[in-house]
Amino acid sequence: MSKNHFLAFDLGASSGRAILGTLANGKLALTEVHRFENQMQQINGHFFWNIFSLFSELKTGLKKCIQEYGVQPDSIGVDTWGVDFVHLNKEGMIISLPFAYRDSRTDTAMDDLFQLIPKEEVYRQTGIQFMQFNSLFQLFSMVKDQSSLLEITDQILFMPDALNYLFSGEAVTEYSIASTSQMLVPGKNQWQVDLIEKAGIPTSILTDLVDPGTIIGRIKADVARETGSAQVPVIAVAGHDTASAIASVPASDKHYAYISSGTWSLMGIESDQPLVSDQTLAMNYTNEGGVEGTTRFLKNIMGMWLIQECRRAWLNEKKYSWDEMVALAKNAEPFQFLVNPDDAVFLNPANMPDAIAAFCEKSGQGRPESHAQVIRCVYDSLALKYRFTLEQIRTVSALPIEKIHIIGGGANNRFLNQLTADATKLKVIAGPTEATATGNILVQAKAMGALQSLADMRDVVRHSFDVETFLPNPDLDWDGAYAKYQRLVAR
Ligand SMILES: Nc1ncnc2c1ncn2[C@@H]1O[C@H](COP(=O)(O)OP(=O)(O)OP(=O)(O)O)[C@@H](O)[C@H]1O
Ligand SMILES: C[C@H](O)[C@H](O)[C@@H](O)C(=O)CO
Repeated sequence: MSKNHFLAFDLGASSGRAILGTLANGKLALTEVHRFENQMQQINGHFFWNIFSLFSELKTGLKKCIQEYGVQPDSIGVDTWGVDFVHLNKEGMIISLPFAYRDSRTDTAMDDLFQLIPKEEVYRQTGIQFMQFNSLFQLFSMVKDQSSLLEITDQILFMPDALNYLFSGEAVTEYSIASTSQMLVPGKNQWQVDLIEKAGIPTSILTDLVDPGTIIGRIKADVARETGSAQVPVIAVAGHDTASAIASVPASDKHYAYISSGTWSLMGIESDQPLVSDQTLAMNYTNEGGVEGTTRFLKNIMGMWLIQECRRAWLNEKKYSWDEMVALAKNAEPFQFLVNPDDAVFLNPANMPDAIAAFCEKSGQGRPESHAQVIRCVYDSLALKYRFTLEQIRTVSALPIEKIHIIGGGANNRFLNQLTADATKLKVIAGPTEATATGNILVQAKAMGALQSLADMRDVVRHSFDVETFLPNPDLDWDGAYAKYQRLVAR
């Protein structure tokens, strides 16, 4: 019997879901069987993810798929955000909640490591954008602090690999998620052993690397009993959510940039090989590993995190829907306030609207007072950042970029899609919004023999989902605002 039901578990930093994909006649239908909130937990002054409750939500998703939707999936796969990992002891037990990447324990870790290994050397050996929370820096901070947790760690597993392990009992490391660690050779599924050793990180804690689309095992008997599931294959999909998302860009040619828009905005191009040079180092761009050996040359942009955190800060006054926030922004004056969304002050501030207002004040723009002004400031700034990023990419790649594909939950934001088209003067194609789960499902389909290639996967996406096109308005002039934005970034 043909295999055509695939269950994707897609965990984002703000929400998680179990999505059932049914593939028939070259078309994919998605059914959301379970959705739940996800949030960092603050304990004893540190931020963690609750891996145990996340696993419990995934099991609920599997149970609901079988009991409420009457479908035994043919396989399952997990994707999550990047860089974070769990610790296993020598008995194979998870011995701590995993730290969340916004935790302040790595505030000085980059400079600390650069005293040991020059920054240029680290970039040349990894090709990854410097962000203080990359797993390399998380682990180095533990080495430096002589962490007792690290001392009793037998193995580490990145978040999707850890959840695969809880489902299957198999401990392996998948390529795309490992590439976010800044511990791989650029463009290769290979640990950068020399760098890892120089950083004092024990290489014995690293597990074997596998390619995206590897069947790593089967659902364990106890999990099968608990959920009513058969012991179906557990597939290491492209475990990094961005890799899964980009695998489902509905493009028929290569002349595009993408923005994977969720908690983060990941903006870049797909490349056959990594782009690692003095210039990409100066611009601080990343080369993450993708499906079928592709490289995602991109910039991590702080993205909707700023909006999510404003919404959270205002909860006591009003619980805004995303649509209400967009409606407020539409009626606010454009370009009155701008920020650099990637300024370090926005990584994890106690109060996001205050941090935005303080940035505006400090840069001589006055202080946004209303919610509408703050939200408008974020959307305008993101659109300008997208233009800035596009211009940077064009300086290092000869790829003719004729359009931008926006995928992920943020593609629902029609207002920002239009701002992006206007700011970049390019056509924007929005959708699919469940791009990550779609990529996860299609990698499972390929692993199970239902599809042959990445090109096949993208054909399926094009035939299965509607997209919306936004054309730049030729009468709008963004150049003045862009000049103001460039001055802010250069500060
Ligand atoms: N109707 C809408 N209007 C405007 N913005 C929207 C709408 N729906 C979703 N968004 C935006 O999309 C974001 C959620 O995207 P998504 O669900 O892909 O994120 P996530 O999976 O939790 O995060 P991650 O990027 O970590 O995977 C929200 O923060 C919100 O800003
Ligand atoms: C740390 C971020 O989550 C990561 O770099 C980003 O690529 C991501 O995974 C967005 O979901």
